[in-house]
Amino acid sequence: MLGASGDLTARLLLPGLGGLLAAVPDQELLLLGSGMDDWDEARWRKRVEDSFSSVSATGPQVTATVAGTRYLQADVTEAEDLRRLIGACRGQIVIFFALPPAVTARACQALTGIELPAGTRLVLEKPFGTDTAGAERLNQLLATLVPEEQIHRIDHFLGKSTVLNILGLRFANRLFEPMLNAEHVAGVDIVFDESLALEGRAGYYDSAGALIDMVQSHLLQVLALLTMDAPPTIDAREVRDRKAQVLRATRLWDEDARTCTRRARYTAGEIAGRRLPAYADEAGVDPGRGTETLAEVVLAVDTWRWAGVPFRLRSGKAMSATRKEAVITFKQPARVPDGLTGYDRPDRLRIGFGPDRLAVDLNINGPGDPFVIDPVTLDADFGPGELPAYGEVLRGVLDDDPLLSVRGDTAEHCWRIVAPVLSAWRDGTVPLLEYPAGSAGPEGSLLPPD
Ligand SMILES: O=P(O)(O)OC[C@H]1O[C@@H](O)[C@H](O)[C@@H](O)[C@@H]1O
Repeated sequence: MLGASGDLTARLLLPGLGGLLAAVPDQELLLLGSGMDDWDEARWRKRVEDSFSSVSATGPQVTATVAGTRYLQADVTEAEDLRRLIGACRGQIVIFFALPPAVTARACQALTGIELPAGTRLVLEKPFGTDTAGAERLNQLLATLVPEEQIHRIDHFLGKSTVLNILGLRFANRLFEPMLNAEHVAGVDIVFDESLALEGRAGYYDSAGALIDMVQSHLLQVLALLTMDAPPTIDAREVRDRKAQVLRATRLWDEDARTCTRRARYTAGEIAGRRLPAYADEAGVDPGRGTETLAEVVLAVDTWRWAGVPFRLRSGKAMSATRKEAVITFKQPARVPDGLTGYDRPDRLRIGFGPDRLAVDLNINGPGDPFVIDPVTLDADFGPGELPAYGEVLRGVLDDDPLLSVRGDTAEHCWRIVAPVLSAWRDGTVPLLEYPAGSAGPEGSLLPPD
């Protein structure tokens, strides 16, 4: 694990790994942590132990991994150090780059001089590159190291249980799949509004912003699963081919970014009794950079199935209410018979990403007057998946199955889709709006009211 002393390792990777080891007890591994910091083994072991405990991971494999883990101080951009690390591994090697994109690229460059043992897997965190050209360069470099199937570009949303459930919902029900096309769907909203704010992550977030942090990565993966054609099997190649196909056809709704994108950042405010400073005043933020904490983008998927249907993607931090869902809004019925009153909302299919939820908004003749329409919601709350999202994607890595990883061409498509937005935002064509922390975002929205 390169970048062992970093924040990402403690916050996501180790808890994900702990959850996996607890749920899959025959998963034996030697965990080697490596970083620039002069840590001793005890300090690293404590970090592993604390992270495992934070998700209540217990069991023989958890105990054995904590006991056997080692820490090696290294500069992972130096071939000599990497050779030493690889020499300390045994069995199948998985190299996890929990590093900023620029350092990852340098570490990969350093790996080119080393013969990697057959089957070595490389695991890269998001963001994969920093723009289309950077992602292409990184892909070319990685291709010189190991075959594509052994490269796991992590997007932990692909391990979320309701995201995975999109496959079952779409392809194991006669009820929905024939309806999911431009003939019947008026629009699709993919929303991830959080009440969490910066939470001390300026080092990473201030150079990413909401568009790269959430839309370019997670929300486009959700869009791909919602729009792709049915694969014949749930095999990595089949599924990833179909995701790439729709993402290749995805573009900004309008050439003018002013009409189909919005960006904003939060000012000081309060969320559930917690006072928050303005984003621009948060420690480590460069206010002149104009990083957005809320992004809205309308996209088109130019395929026969989806032509003309707007896909509205939005993510905001420090929002008053958490809203994490994909909502498919169907067109109105061809005609509601005269005399049947009260119809005022179309049918909707809602897929919640936290809490996990599946709901259908319908119109029925409810209680009372039988000729007045009443809205109802059929709600299926289901328990969390067997593993937390990160654990699920790590299981794929350790099982050598890239199904839940982002393929190289797909990573490039995702950058290409947001490229016109990034350039319009960077040159100031689209104004940076403001909203108080703890509000519902800036006035107006490209999304319809919920
Ligand atoms: O809800 P989850 O699984 O924590 O995912 C949301 C998080 O996903 C991360 O990838 C983003 O960097 C965070 O900004 C975001 O909060």
